[in-house]
Amino acid sequence: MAEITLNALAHSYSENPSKAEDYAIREMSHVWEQGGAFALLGPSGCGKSTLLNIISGLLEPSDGEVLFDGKRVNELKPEERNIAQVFQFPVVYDTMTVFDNLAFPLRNIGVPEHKVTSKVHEVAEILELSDQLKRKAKGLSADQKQKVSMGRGLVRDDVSAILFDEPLTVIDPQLKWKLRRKLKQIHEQFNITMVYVTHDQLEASTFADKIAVMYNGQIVQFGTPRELFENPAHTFVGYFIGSPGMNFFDAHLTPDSQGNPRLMFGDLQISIRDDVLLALKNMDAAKVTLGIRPEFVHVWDGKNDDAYQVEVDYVEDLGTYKILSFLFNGQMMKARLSEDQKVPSGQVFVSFPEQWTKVYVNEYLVDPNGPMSVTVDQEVEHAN
Ligand SMILES: Nc1ncnc2c1ncn2[C@@H]1O[C@H](COP(=O)(O)OP(=O)(O)OP(=O)(O)O)[C@@H](O)[C@H]1O
Repeated sequence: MAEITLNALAHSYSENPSKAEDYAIREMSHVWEQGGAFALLGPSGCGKSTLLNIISGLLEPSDGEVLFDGKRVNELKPEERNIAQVFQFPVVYDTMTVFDNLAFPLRNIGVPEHKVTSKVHEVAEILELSDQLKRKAKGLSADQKQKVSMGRGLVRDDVSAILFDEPLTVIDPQLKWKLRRKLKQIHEQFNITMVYVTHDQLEASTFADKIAVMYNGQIVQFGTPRELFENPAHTFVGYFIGSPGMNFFDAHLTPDSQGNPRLMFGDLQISIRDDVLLALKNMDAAKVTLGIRPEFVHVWDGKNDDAYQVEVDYVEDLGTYKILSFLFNGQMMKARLSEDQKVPSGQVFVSFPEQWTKVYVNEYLVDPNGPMSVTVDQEVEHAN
């Protein structure tokens, strides 16, 4: 088991990088704590595989260091790093039996045969491969082959970490859910540092305790699924996490008649927390982006003096909940309605609770309390 530290790490595939866009990984410093279950989440091309390959040693970074338990490993080959890696597509030896495939990493390092046998049976049991052990890998389905591939990553309990690069891509949707649960269970059982790369937010949040969201070669937030949902540190996190993602609209600061700052969206004043308003004033930011999740937009049943009157565009029924799309000062926004909530039509009243109205400057969250998320319970206490 190991703690993995990335120290001022950067990577460019071009020989003479000159600008930020030339880097697949822009300079980052980051720690994956020992024994954690982490996900590296981001869209295609954001640099996830590049980062994983740098950690495993398949790729040498242009700048910076990778440390395992505080020791620099840049110069170590993949096999010297004691890392297991499971790729998107199965890596199995077709001519070997499932048993021999699973036994391979153990026999390779000279584990006594009786231990090989018990470990292979243990892992096969977890992955429900016990009745396939005598079969040649060649005849297996893609699902089963990937399970063998995962099993080969899991047999060695002496590894520093297991890296998974979109391992469930080839797996049947029904099995995916089951295998994700299994991986979680295996993590709890063996307590090995696991890093799981995916572009699927559901996969990331069911597997990981903490998720690193990657965007344009940078980790823009590292937090629990709840922190990413409640307090997105970057507009990309607000947009990428959640279904649908966060509503955004541009606002600007202007002084009122007494010279106090007000935040305006067109000619409408938007109420935000005093400490955020103060931080914003001190930043002297000309352009401000406001974000609120559809789940936190308050839709009132009737007229309300504190709410804005908006126009309903359409309501989408998604079974257990509905998504209301409405026009707010000319901008399309969404609100999530619970199953039992009245479905509005025509005009409706909405408000944006201060604690859930997030303020971004240059795409990053203005957070006077630092990087910690403010949880629902704390907010309720705070409001009382
Ligand atoms: N061998 C390479 N040579 C040049 N550029 C590369 C190479 N591999 C990746 N890139 C570029 O580096 C950037 C990051 O790619 P990377 O594969 O790490 O992203 P990713 O998030 O893993 O994407 P995906 O989910 O599609 O695999 C992309 O712009 C990609 O085109």
